[in-house]
Amino acid sequence: MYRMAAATSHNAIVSTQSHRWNGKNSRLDKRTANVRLVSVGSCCPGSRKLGLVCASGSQSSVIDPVHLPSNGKGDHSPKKSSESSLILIRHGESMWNEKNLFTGCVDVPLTPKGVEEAIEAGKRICNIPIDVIFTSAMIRSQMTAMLAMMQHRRKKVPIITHKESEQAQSWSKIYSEDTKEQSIPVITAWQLNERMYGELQGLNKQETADRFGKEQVHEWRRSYDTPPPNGESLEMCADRAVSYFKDQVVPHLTAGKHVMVAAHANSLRSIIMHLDKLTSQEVISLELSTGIPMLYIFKEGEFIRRGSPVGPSEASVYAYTRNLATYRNTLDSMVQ
Ligand SMILES: O=C(O)[C@H](O)COP(=O)(O)O
Repeated sequence: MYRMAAATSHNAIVSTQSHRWNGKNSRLDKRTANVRLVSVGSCCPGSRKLGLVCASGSQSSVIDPVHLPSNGKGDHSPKKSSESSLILIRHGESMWNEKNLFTGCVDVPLTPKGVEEAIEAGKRICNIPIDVIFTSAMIRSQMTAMLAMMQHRRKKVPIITHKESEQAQSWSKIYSEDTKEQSIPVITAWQLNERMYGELQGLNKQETADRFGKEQVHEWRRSYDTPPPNGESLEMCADRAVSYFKDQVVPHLTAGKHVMVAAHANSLRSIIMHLDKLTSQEVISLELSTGIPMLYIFKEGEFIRRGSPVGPSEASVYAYTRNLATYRNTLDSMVQ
């Protein structure tokens, strides 16, 4: 069943001319948020091959139905489960996104709109457990993660870990087990940074297209293996970002930890390409909007795409998995 879910999600992601994770009512987001994905081959034979998604018809759910206890408070007894959640989020609008400049590895902060986007994203994931956070080394992804966590109902405090020297480690040590329990470690990694845009960094995107031609600039920005002048191609970016994801992030998921990764358009495009098994052709049309969280469930070694959480409403979070519904119930009972 889960294999089918992955295939279905993949089918959905390659189904439109331009695949945007924008949370603004795209068919994909709506469908995954409502957990009404179409089984491959269940309604339109050949749809996968053609890259089409059935608009309606015989839809089947890709997850087990969630049955809540009748008192609505949830069963709080800890259950051993190999299922964990993974949230990916591109940072909110940066000051260079606003100016339409190539940013890459230049460390630019968020705009007020970016701050709002991060807060809004936090509301959308406020009922989803998070045990560890990974961010890039750049301020825009770190701001986004921190602002989003301010909205989380569990109210744990995200704390950046400093492991660059023994002194940094010992000077930032927490001496209370209780306080540690109420904290979430934030691990920062340069490997999750935006792709290095080389000689395009700081240039205006429109002016660059006017000067070098739209096609050339599109190839630099979206192709898999063509690097911009003296910069990184998506393939080169994937080399570091996906390796880091496999080596450092996946072990937490395997251990049953719930993870959030706050990073950038292209480092995340390379990770999503890996998770959704996109080809180098398919990834060309993968677009990520700023500040939109994307949820995956990691179960039995597979990543199951769950779309973008729509908000803290009951229907949205209860639909994802039984474990997330139970977690939500625990949060509800904590505030009663
Ligand atoms: O680095 C940048 O300029 C943007 O964050 C991402 O750029 P892109 O939209 O060209 O991928």
